[in-house]
Amino acid sequence: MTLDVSVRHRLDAFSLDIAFSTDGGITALFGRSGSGKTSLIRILAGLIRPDEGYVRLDGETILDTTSRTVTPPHRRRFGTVFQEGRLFPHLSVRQNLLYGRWFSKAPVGTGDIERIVDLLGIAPLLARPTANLSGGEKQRVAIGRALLARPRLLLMDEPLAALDDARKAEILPYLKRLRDETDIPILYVSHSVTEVTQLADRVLMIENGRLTASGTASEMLSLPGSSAAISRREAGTVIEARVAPHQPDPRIVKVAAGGLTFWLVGTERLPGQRLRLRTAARDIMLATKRPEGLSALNIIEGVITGMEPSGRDQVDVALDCAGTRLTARITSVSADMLGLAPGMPVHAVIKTVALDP
Ligand SMILES: Nc1ncnc2c1ncn2[C@@H]1O[C@H](COP(=O)(O)OP(=O)(O)OP(=O)(O)O)[C@@H](O)[C@H]1O
Repeated sequence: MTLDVSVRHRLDAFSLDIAFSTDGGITALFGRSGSGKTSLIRILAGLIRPDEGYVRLDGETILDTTSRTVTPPHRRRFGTVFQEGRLFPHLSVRQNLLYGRWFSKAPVGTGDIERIVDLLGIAPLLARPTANLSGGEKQRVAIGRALLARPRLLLMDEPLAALDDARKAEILPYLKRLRDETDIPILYVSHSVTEVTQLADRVLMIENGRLTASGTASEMLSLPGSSAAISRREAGTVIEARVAPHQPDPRIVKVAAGGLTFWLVGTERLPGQRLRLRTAARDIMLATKRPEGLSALNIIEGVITGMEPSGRDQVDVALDCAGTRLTARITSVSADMLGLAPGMPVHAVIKTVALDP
């Protein structure tokens, strides 16, 4: 699948001017509130007609303002899932799911329904009225309904934004299954670093109606140089890792990233399983000698490659740890006290519980 988009559109004082191509997997549209992500999704869904531009899917023109080609929304076969599930409150879960099927050109068999119900873990909910489902359950049903319409492309606009952290954590594994077990390409709008780290194959950074950068999650969400849309608290590093084949202690999980070993908690432990770890720069300490008698399990050797002032009296210290980049944010006082400088070997200390899988 290849989606080619080039659109320009003015909304009063705001102007959107974005071009990108993407193929398959989950492409995250990441940016601050008001950067234009929803407007772009609405253009793709056919809810807004842009002033100029085109949208092509696998070479098929969905929209082209030059030739005045406009495929109406229901003929695009683009599924949509919004922040709030927009289910029909008077229908049961099963009826809501089957409603999606009516819009499918290709017949949907019982097997498809079972597969989607299983994928999203909604079998126990089928007979329930939608009115008293939890927010997380509603979103899973909304995703199921969108999938049953057999979309060629799924547009998801902050599907987890209205949920609390516990509900978000409950849905993320289902979204990963959706990515890994179906071949439906997904455009996923979010300003959550956690969601984008966990889900995105590719990230498009949107600022003020423009595409400012694009790349892998680890390229786009890691210091130095990650987007201004990432809060200071969250700024850090995304590391690609795999669960190690042998696990010496059932209480923690050993993962390998490049030549490094990390220990973490609270994740599945299928040997060889790929993971993305995220560590905030503010959660990394530096030591000039290997520390002893410390509870932190992750003590990583590295060499300082750069130092950038960051905020008031703080420094972002970039490290090369056997080819893996890490950034630690420390006070200028600590940097002076330890005499830190580029080229110096140091030990990065990361608490096990501060490493998000
Ligand atoms: N119909 C409209 N008329 C005028 N301005 C609009 C209209 N719709 C959106 N805007 C403006 O366009 C800009 C982009 O809005 P949009 O909803 O696309 O951003 P967003 O990145 O999705 O934000 P959020 O994350 O808060 O949903 C905002 O400044 C918004 O006020």
